[in-house]
Amino acid sequence: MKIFTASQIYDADKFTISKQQIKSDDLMERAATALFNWIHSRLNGAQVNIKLFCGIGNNGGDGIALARLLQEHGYSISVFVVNYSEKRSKDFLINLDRLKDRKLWPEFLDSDCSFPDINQNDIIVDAIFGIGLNRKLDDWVGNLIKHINVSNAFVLSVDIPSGLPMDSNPSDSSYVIRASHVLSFQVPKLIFFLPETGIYQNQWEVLDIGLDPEYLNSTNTEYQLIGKNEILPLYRPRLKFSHKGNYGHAVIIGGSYGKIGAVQLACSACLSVGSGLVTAYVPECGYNALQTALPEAMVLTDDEDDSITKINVPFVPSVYGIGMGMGTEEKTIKAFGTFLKNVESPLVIDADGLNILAKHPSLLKDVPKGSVLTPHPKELQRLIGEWEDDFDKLNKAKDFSVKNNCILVIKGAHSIVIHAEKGYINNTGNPGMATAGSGDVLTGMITGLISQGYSPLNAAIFGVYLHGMAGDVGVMDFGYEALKATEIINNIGKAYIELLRPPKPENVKEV
Ligand SMILES: NC(=O)C1=CN([C@@H]2O[C@H](COP(=O)(O)OP(=O)(O)OC[C@H]3O[C@@H](n4cnc5c(N)ncnc54)[C@H](OP(=O)(O)O)[C@@H]3O)[C@@H](O)[C@H]2O)[C@H](O)CC1
Ligand SMILES: [K+]
Repeated sequence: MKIFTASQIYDADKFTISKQQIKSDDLMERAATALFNWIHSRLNGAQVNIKLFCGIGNNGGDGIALARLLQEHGYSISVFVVNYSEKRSKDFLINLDRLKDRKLWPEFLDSDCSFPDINQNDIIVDAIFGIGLNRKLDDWVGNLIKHINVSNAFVLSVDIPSGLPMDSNPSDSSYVIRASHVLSFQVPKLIFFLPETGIYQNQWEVLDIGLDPEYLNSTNTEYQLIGKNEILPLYRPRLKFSHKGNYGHAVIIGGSYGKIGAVQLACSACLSVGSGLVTAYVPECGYNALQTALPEAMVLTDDEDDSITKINVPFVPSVYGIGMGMGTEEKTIKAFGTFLKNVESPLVIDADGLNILAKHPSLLKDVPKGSVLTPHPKELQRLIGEWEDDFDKLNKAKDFSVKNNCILVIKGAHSIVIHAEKGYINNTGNPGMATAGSGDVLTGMITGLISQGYSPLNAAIFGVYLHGMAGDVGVMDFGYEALKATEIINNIGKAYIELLRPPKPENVKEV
């Protein structure tokens, strides 16, 4: 699903209004009707108090139009206009008149008013600001938002949580609505997926308001949200008359004394994701452990017992995964540098491989083009430097990807695959996956996908998705806390099955 910027959304509005020959208040009516249907299908007329806080722009207009529809259906509502500016939008005013025609007079709030009481059993509709926020809030508006936030009432935000800008962090985090649920129009917003701005909402959902498909389909976006629809076309089915040689030979290099488990996890994930053959390259001390724990993998060892000192693989594999548990000893750094000078197969680089690159950036030029780097936030910072906020981080990551001709997987709650100017945002996974070895599993999976013939970019996007899905399936049996990296591996097969499961026909209930 494409993720549009605010200016693209405004363009989509204009395009839709002109192509479909509708008026802008018709579009607002669609938005309000979609909001109303969502609420009505859940409340079924329940007599709970709904308090609508509406700004004076189009987000406020949506709220005012929603108030009319709720009133027409007998809901108990109170409407407050947050009167933060004299510049009211045309469609806000049209809908305000329609409300007044029905003898419903909102209460106008300004800097001199005391705020209305909010009971924690009330439902709050937050339609104060939408995507048009462009400066710091006046303190009294910020204080109203604080007043709503401390009420513990259920807060339904219209389009986005009020007070949250679309392309930067809020200047004061206490002046942002903490939404229980966001009903966002037509497309998800980038701010839902970034660690610093995603915290303002508990859940989000997209409501279709019929923006014109021609605009939506033909417009390029920097970011895309990756779900099943985007992943299925990437899937490469296994052929009936194929053999293990068709699915590549991956080599996983890493480990040091006490950290052989990282390599075992990566190799096991690489096999489970479907690589034809997997060889581990580890220090001598890892030999027995690996041969015992993972009989399907072959093992090559370094001459040294405790760490990697030279990388000698006597064949050309389909792909290398390198770095997990490898350490950053001088001897290992030297071996890694020599390896990079000679290697031609694509690489998936993780953990200490990344730490070495960060400490010795001159090595970056030897990394084969199109390699995949999988940093967690700390490793990313070492690679690209400090960032001001998540938006700056993404821009720096894109620059790094362009400069070094590589793919970056920024790991997090919503991992983002960066390839040049584009970002692919993952939407599977859960907090149970924040556990030791989870990253080694991901590296093994991406390596195993490249081994089978997926392009490095597709392997990164597909691997991140499947890794999250395996965690989502695993969490059903283990819960968040007990989910270990091994359980993620054990559920890779079920993740594939889940991916390929045909959608359930609508209105059919499982018995
Ligand atoms: N296609 C869609 O998704 C549709 C969305 N709709 C809804 O429209 C809003 C966006 O509406 P807009 O009127 O552009 O913006 P807001 O309602 O968010 O803000 C209103 C104006 O407030 C001014 N502003 C901005 N920041 C501040 C501030 N800190 N303090 C005071 N005032 C501020 C600004 O105007 P200025 O001229 O003063 O700069 C804003 O324009 C979208 O989110 C949806 O809810 C449509 O209803 C249907 C199509
Ligand atoms: K809002």
